[in-house]
Amino acid sequence: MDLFDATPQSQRNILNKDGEVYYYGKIFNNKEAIAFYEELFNNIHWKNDEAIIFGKRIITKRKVAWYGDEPFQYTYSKTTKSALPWTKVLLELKKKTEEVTGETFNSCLLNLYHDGSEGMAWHSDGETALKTNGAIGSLSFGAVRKFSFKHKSTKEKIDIILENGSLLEMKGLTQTHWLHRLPPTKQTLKPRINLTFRTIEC
Ligand SMILES: O=C(O)CCC(=O)C(=O)O
Ligand SMILES: [Fe+2]
Repeated sequence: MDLFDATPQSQRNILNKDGEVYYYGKIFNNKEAIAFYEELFNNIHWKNDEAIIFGKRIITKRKVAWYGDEPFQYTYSKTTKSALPWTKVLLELKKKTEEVTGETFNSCLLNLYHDGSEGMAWHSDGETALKTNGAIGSLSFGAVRKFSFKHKSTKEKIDIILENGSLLEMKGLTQTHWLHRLPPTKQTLKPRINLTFRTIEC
């Protein structure tokens, strides 16, 4: 895919089948995006993520945080987290994400990648507590990074560039049929913050 295909205007589905992914481009200008980045970097309750992989407990370099309407318990990679109450800024970002996507969300998982050596491996966001086929709104602040989708059966790959202040939406059958990842890269030295707004069903 040509990088120029990934610029704003497109509200076209970037998947050719079995799901829907919309890239809205930069929904905040540079000044706003930098202000949100700094605010989140300094004031979110960041913690190193824990995961159990092949029975071994590992601590990731990437930091995470989890916020929501209620202290939802959220389990992934066999570890359980409890959601913190929304901050003013997170509510503002949630509202904006809801306005642009036309969806509603009750929780948010945040990731802080310190540089290009940190990423996220292939996965889909299909945890049992998540609303089935519910939309996920993903905001990016800081370093520009590549994001990739891979079809679970055809192995077809689609790449997109996530800009500072941009919004990506995944919905429909995306999580059922596609994996996604944030590939590590030697080129990025600066941090990136990602927020994924989600709907948890109790
Ligand atoms: O960092 C990103 O853009 C995506 C993170 C992600 O896929 C997740 O938190 O499930
Ligand atoms: Fe994900």
